[in-house]
Amino acid sequence: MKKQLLLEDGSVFIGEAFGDQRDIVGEVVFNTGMTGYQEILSDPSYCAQLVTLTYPLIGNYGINRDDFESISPSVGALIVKEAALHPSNWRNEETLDSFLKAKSIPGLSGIDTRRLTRLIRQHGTLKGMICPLETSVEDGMALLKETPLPTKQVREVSTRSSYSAPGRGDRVVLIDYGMKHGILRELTARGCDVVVVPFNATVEEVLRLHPDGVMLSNGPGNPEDVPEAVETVKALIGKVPLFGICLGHQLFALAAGARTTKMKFGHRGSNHPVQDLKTGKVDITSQNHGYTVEESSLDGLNIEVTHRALNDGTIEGLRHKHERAFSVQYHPEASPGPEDANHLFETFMEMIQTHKEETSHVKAY
Ligand SMILES: NC(=O)CC[C@H](N)C(=O)O
Repeated sequence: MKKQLLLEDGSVFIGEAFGDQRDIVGEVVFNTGMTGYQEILSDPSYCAQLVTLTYPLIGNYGINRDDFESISPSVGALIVKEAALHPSNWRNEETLDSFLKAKSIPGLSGIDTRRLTRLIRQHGTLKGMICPLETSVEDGMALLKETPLPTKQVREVSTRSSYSAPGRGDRVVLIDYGMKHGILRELTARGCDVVVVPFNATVEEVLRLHPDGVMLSNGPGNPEDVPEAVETVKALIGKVPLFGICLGHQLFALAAGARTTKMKFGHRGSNHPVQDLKTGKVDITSQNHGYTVEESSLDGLNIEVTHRALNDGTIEGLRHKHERAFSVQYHPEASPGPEDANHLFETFMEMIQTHKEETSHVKAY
């Protein structure tokens, strides 16, 4: 069935509906990765967003058992140039279309995704709606105007109750704001004894688990929409080593007194160069964010910039000047994308060891 994508600037794109057939309103964002559509679709940070992929053929290696980043995808919709009908790969289990149907995610194919992406780059991220051809542009615009974008996505995607991924190593409490499985995968691969807790866990609840370190996960939406999380992070700084990723990085910045702002069209892709300001070394990174820490808000605070995006100079990493806490705006867990930044998990593990040695009351003779 033919359907249209209406944008708030009045643009119309006509395509073929696939996957789930319902209509949907959301923020339209683009990702430039050439592969990784399964991880993108299942990354909870895309909750409620209409995601377009700039690579023109999507679904060609199908959907497999292994590449999920969450159990229940929460992305709003998928917009592509061409959706492959006959995937071919040794891991392929089903087509993109059947997966989107099973998970109630609307898809739209046959779209000039290059034109769409250029529009978003010019105007900034746009609100859009996938709806029947019969909807007039006027009615569509009115509906778009009166439909607010969601603000409670973290609540929607975070775990409702705590659970553990047991290990014999360091106890890491992972606060789940919409965690990608990749973060858990990296911690368990290092033998960590992980306890995943909900986004609104209090500092008392976290400390009662006697963590050796605390990880702040990625997650969807505006970091300012989760003030309760900021309070917890604020209270954790200085008590236990902290490592924040993406939304976790933004919450760490807010907790330290900084501000965040919405970017024009964000960073979403698998080849974003980021420079470590201390070593000068550049990592090619996986990214997915629409907000950023405001440079001017850092004056006089106890945090400093450690990493910067080479494409636009925005802040990509922060560290506390006196306490054991650091964060990055990009994804060291990759999935999808390059693993250049994976060493940051080692940095976290080393930070935990140093902290344990310094705070241990038991002396080894
Ligand atoms: N991947 C993430 O954690 C994204 C963080 C935040 N939702 C943003 O868009 O900036």
